[in-house]
Amino acid sequence: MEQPGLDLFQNHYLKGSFVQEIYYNEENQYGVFLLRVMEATEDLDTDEVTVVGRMMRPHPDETVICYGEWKEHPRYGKQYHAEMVKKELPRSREAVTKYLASGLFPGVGKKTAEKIVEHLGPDALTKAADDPGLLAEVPGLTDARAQTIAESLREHHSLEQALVYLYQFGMGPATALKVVQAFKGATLEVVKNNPYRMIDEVEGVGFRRADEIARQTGMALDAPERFQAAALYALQEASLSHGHVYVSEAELMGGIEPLLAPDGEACFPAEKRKILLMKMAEEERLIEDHGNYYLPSLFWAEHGLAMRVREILERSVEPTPAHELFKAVGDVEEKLKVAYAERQREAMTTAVDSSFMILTGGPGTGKTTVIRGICHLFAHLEECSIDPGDYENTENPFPIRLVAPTGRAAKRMSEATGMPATTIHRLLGWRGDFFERDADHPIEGSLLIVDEVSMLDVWLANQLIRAVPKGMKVVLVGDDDQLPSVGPGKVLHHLLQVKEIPRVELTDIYRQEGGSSIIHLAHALKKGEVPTDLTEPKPDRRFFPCQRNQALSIILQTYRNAMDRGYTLFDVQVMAPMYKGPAGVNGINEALQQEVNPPKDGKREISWGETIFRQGDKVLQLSNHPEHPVYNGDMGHVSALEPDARQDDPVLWVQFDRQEVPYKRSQLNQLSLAYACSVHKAQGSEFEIVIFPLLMSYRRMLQRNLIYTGITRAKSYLILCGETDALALGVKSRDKEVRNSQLTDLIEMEW
Ligand SMILES: Nc1ncnc2c1ncn2[C@@H]1O[C@H](COP(=O)(O)OP(=O)(O)OP(=O)(O)O)[C@@H](O)[C@H]1O
Repeated sequence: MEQPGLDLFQNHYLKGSFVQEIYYNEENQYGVFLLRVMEATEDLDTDEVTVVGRMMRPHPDETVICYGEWKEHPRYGKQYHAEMVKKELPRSREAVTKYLASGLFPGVGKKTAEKIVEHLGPDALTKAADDPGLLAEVPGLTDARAQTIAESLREHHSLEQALVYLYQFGMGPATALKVVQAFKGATLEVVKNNPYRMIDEVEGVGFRRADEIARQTGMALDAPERFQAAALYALQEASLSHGHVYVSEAELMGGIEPLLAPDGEACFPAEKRKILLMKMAEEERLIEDHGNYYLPSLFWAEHGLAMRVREILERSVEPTPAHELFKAVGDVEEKLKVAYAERQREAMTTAVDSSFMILTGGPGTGKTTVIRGICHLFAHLEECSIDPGDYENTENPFPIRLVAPTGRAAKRMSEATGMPATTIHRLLGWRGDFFERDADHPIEGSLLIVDEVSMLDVWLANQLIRAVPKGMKVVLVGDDDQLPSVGPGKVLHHLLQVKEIPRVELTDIYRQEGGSSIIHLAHALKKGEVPTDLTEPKPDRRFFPCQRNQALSIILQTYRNAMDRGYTLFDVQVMAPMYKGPAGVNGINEALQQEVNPPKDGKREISWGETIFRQGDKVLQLSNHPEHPVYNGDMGHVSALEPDARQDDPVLWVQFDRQEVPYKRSQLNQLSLAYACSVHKAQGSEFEIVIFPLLMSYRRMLQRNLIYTGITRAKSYLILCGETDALALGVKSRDKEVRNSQLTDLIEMEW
């Protein structure tokens, strides 16, 4: 949340000098310091206080003014929470000497610092920053050294000035610090000349904030930069919030209009807009293609993906003689002790006889069983081993690559097939900002099977398919009725529109021999129907009708019942369509944490923003961890905590399935509590028991594929609670499912 600007804090402050750093995190500029107070707006009974907050890293003896308030910490007692910290340049001889010798200025030790102060007096800092030539007059300082000192002085000075400048626009300290971090010495110049650059480079600055600053710095309403920033912002919004790969000109204008209102029309008439868009296209800041507008990265990803799919489709595969295939399938059935149904056999034979195929089907239709069959059939026909042990200590790569977008889905695949499976990111050697595997360094093996393909966005799909080597067959597996990817595109859906791609759809339900009422409910909802027996208790599902204000207590009660029956935290998952509100993910997490893992003497905890992580808490990894193989959507529990750890030491450990991962304080933003999570975060996972509130207050988010995805996460028991109308409304709603993409046409066109 944006913090209020300088003026609001003026009436309460502490002024003093920092005497000791207790903790400082360079990444988010959060620090804890001991301050010797020189001046305060109230009487204090001590002259040394602990100050916490975000600030440019102070150094010993630096004079600062902290604006904020007192808070009582359960463990550390009374602390001053600074909303904003302003630095003052030191003024006394002694303080200036210490400042110069503090290590901030390369090559300046105590002796040199003393010489500078002796020569320029206590105003040495301002004098030298204004006129670097003066430093060169200090005896013993070479010109080069004088120059370096002046430059770092000016930089420190200008960062402080830049912060104060940003505060004037009502920008909160957290965002202001990020701006300064992004542009360093050039901050003032950027903000004055083109504040719109902040949108791309500073997280938390959107078009409106940048536009407000542009108004206050006197930038013209019809400045080209304004229109161009609005166009890029509208394009990003279209892809990140609505999943479009491109927008038509009319859609683009529709996105831009509210950003420029009310003076958009007057400042940017149609002709001028056209010229500005053309200029952006020339500069490759966006791509125009047949009247459609793309972000460049999306244009190249979609075209790259289409081209490679086309190329794989065109690879010829020698068909296996029918009798041989028939016998091989029989051998596999015997080996696996499964009598495959006709359609399942067709899926297996299509997979081994095609260069590219898609296998689809709803829950319980046997997709995983068929994946296992495909692997064995492939190995049988290719006469290769699929025993991982046979590949240990050899140069030969394992012939089959099984991958899924999430760690949990990969784990399920591995358990079901008895073969290694990994996340796509791991297979592609993701290194935080790039993938090691690409067209020049392809993955190894002869068959690639990708599960949960509905979760793949255009960027990741392109990255994966471009790393497929010549000769490798590709089988994509997924359920097109599930939620589409969080990122742009609807890859599985659009691939299914390509008539040439061989595909098999499984429709018969096998799970629990078709007796599962969860699966039947899922298949009914998929068709937009709400079964008449929805609220009747079933052996594997219940619907508790309730009002919004009763939902939370039903969730707590059912969760508690499940725990009492011996289910673990990881067997039971609450899912909600929204984060906010009393029955939103955040509220449910707080209440469940209190219910199943309350504070206790001796139980350690650590707070991070609004969240408290406590020993034993169930937690969710929110992004792919760059250092450890843990991925977005992985769940674990807090196994250890060291809240007093020094900077750069881990403060919290999470035990995931196979490993314990340490987190530094600065990495805690990768975690959230996981008693409840959004349906998107649960995609690709299954749980014994799912508790899913459905309320009219979620109306905006309720969509057929969201409800369908949520309830199909339940393996053994599904508990729905809320309003039946909300479910009925949700399954009728499919508006948000349309996503602009050219993928189908691009694959089908002649290359
Ligand atoms: N031909 C078959 N004969 C008997 N049982 C089968 C057959 N095919 C699948 N099954 C059984 O049906 C159940 C569901 O199969 P599977 O897990 O492969 O489906 P799925 O489509 O992957 O489902 P989900 O997506 O819900 O995990 C499993 O218990 C499996 O053993």
